[in-house]
Order: sequence, then C-alpha cells, then structure tokens
Amino acid sequence: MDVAVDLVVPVKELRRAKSRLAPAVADLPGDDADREQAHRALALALARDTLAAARSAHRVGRLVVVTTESAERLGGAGEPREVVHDEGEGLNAAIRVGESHLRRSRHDRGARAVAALQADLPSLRPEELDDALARAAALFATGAGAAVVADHDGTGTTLLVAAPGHVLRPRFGPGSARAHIRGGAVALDGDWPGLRGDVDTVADLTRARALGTGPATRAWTDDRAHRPVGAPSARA
Ligand SMILES: Nc1nc2c(ncn2[C@@H]2O[C@H](COP(=O)(O)OP(=O)(O)OP(=O)(O)O)[C@@H](O)[C@H]2O)c(=O)[nH]1
Ligand SMILES: C=C(OP(=O)(O)O)C(=O)O
Repeated sequence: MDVAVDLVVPVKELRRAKSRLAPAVADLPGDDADREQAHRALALALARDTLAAARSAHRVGRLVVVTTESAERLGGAGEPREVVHDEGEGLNAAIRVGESHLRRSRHDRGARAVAALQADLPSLRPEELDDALARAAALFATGAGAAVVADHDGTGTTLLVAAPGHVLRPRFGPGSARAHIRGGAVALDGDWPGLRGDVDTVADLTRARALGTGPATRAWTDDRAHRPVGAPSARA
C-alpha cells in the first residue's frame, strides 16, 4: 500500500488536558493529588493508544507529535515518530508548528498530503485510518484540496487532510467540522467508529470502552474499576 500522508498529532500538556473528563476521577478514593494524577494518566492513555494505532497505519509516513511532554512519556519506544515542541499558542497553532516542521525537513521534496489527527481516539484502528486516507486520496485525484472526518456527533473534527501541494488550514475548536467544510474541505463518509470516537466526556469514555480501546486506556479503565487510585498499579 502506498504511503500517502504525513501526520501531525497535537498532544496537550497533560496537566491541563481533558478538563471535561474530570468527572471520570471525581469519585475515586484518595486525595486531590491522587485524582489529578489519575486524570493525567487518563489523558496520557488516550494519547498513547491513538499514537500507537496511527503509527500502525500503512498509509501514514512521517508522524510528528506536537507537545510539551517528553517523547519517553508518550511511549512508543522504537517507533519512528518525531516530537516537536508546542509553543503554547493553542491547538491550531500547534498543528501549524507540526506542519511547518514537516515541510522544513522534507527530505524527498515531493508533495505529499499532510493531515492532522486528534490525540483522543483510544478506539482508533489502523485500518480505519488507512481507509479514510485512501478515500481522501481518491478525492484529491478529482481536484479536492482538503478532506475532513467529523467526530461521532458530527460537530467536531477528528482528522483533517490537505491534498499534496495544499496547506492545512486548521479550524479546530467548537463546531470545527462545519468550519472546515465551509473552508472548502470535503466531509468523508465512512463507518469508522474508532476514528470518529473522540473522548471528551465520561459518556464518550463509556462509548469508547464498549467499542474496545487500545491497551493503555483499557488498563486505565480496568485499574480504576478495581482498585483505589492511590494503590500501585498491577500493570505498572
Ligand atoms: N499540542 C497541543 N495539543 C492540543 C492543544 N489543545 C488541544 N490539543 C489536543 O487536541 C485534541 C483535541 O482537543 P480537545 O478535545 O479540545 O482536548 P482538551 O483541550 O484536552 O480537552 P478539554 O479541556 O476537555 O477541552 C487533543 O488531542 C488535545 O491533546 C494545545 O494547545 N496544544
Ligand atoms: C477541538 C476539537 O475537539 P473537541 O470539539 O472534541 O474539543 C474539534 O473537534 O475541533
């Protein structure tokens, strides 16, 4: 299968990330510090599972993570991925930083599509991403400049792809699916529950769990279901 796309994945600083998931740890035993640690561990697990699935997709070439976190913390030892420092200007700026890095350091100088993928997709399967990227490539062959995958409720965006020779024009944030479409991106159809399954709330986490998640999120949810938050993890 052809490598079609270089990917940018923004990962927010863990201690500020996923604030809407605070209720997922609110009832855990222990003190506030324990709950904050569990909250950060959840954000990290979501990102780790997303990155592992993205790295396994055949159509993904280079994978650039934009973050203030360390490469080690994000896992994936031995996986080819590049980590670029987040300048702290927000999500869309972080994506632009990742894209600039890709373009500056492009070795082949060929025009390859570039995409931005959210890092909160713990049920993502590599085949879903490959399928979506193949559909985007087919669309680009007809002249489209960008493609978008909306999240499960149709309002947000989980994947934005720019055709070869085009730049990403990220408009992530509330209502971003419509904003991307208004900006010229074509919405991709496809039965991709993992790719569309961003986890913002406890209800999203429950849905992701029912779909099946990657191992990091599974370990987090299994652990929290069975043991006090302060207790040492069985899977450490
Ligand atoms: N590098 C980077 N990534 C970001 C930033 N803001 C959001 N993200 C990432 O973008 C994706 C979608 O973001 P949101 O769903 O809004 O996540 P969030 O801001 O952590 O969540 P809330 O606090 O609940 O709004 C997640 O993968 C985040 O890690 C940012 O400022 N920098
Ligand atoms: C930033 C986004 O994610 P969410 O709406 O899930 O925060 C987005 O969909 O553009």
